[in-house]
Amino acid sequence: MAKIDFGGIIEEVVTRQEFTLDKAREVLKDEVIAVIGYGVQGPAQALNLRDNGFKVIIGQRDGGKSWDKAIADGFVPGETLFPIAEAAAKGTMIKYLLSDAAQMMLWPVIKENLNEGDCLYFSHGFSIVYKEQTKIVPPENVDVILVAPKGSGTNVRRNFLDGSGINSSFAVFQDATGRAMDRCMAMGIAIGSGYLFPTTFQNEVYSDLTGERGVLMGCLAGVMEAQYNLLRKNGHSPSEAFNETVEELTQSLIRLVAENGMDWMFGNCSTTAQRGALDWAPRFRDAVVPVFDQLYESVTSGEETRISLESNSQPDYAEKLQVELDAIKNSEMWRAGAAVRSLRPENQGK
Ligand SMILES: NC(=O)C1=CN([C@@H]2O[C@H](COP(=O)(O)OP(=O)(O)OC[C@H]3O[C@@H](n4cnc5c(N)ncnc54)[C@H](O)[C@@H]3O)[C@@H](O)[C@H]2O)C=CC1
Ligand SMILES: CC(=O)[C@](C)(O)C(=O)O
Ligand SMILES: [Mg+2]
Ligand SMILES: [Mg+2]
Repeated sequence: MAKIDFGGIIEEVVTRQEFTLDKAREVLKDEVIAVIGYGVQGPAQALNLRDNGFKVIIGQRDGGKSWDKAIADGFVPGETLFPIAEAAAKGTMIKYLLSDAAQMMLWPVIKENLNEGDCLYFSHGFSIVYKEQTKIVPPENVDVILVAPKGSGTNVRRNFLDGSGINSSFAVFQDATGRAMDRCMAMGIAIGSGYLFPTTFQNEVYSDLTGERGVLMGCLAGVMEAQYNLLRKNGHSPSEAFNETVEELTQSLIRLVAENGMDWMFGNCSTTAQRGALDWAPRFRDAVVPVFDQLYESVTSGEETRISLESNSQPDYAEKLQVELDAIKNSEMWRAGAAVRSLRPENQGK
């Protein structure tokens, strides 16, 4: 593994140069890879694996949108697309990519179709770490591994196709065969990860549940809404409020952060902006520290898991989530956003 200095701390990571795709193909050459679940991560990982020459079958409850999506992507019922139990029985590497709530609900089906020496694969530490709630305790005769892409499945696929890839964390929870780590690193490269950084199931799920409720999704949406509402309350137009809150960030400034860090983005803004941002950043940081402390406690205590399992186990969970997403979409802020996006030169005339 490559030793990398991350801000003064040396960590070991796996790169494509040292764990090549050919090495991954050698490690996985006798595996039948069964992707269970064809929602967001399932398609991305399955298509990337297939494009990389691996034998992939899909397990999905038949008749729904995801089943049809798998057929549209070229998986053939009875040949490479099966009901969940059949795919799990055929597979030697079972990629458990149902929703986290569904993993809990379908675990008896998966467990009864695991064979000695199989490998049970997760892309989130959720099911294993919160076993008191999920009741997911794998048999001792199988490997249990994690490869968690740090990005949406949509970008796992898009970035694979453009050659960039998404970084993934990886971990081994149980090594029954003595080959779990090799299987884990090989699968991480095989699904198209940019590079792999080591973690544990617990650290992955604690950080991931925090990140998606925090800066990556929940906190981001909340601070954007707060600033938009402030500007509108003080007489700024919807277009001015949205451009100053979202469009300039996504089309300019966050891209500079991605390119070369926060100081680079600051340094490419006015000195007026730099002074102000440097003065206010600590105030915003200190204001949210108590909220982040509450969030992390709610994650580690299992309360976030309880809330998620309770809501996402309901038969109508998808419809209820869609109602809340539609409320965002239909808000003035995001209707203004749709208009702003439509005015982008690349969207003119569409
Ligand atoms: N969405 C993402 O981009 C990421 C997801 N992950 C992890 O990957 C795994 C899969 O996540 P997603 O693809 O987002 O899952 P998802 O929420 O899209 O669901 C995947 C599949 O589960 C099926 N499903 C849902 N409820 C079911 C039920 N009661 N019975 C049978 N099938 C059911 C859905 O039809 C869907 O095809 C999870 O562990 C998640 O935490 C990790 C990183 C990013
Ligand atoms: C895309 C991702 O990494 C998330 C936000 O953790 C998720 O979808 O669970
Ligand atoms: Mg994540
Ligand atoms: Mg997540």
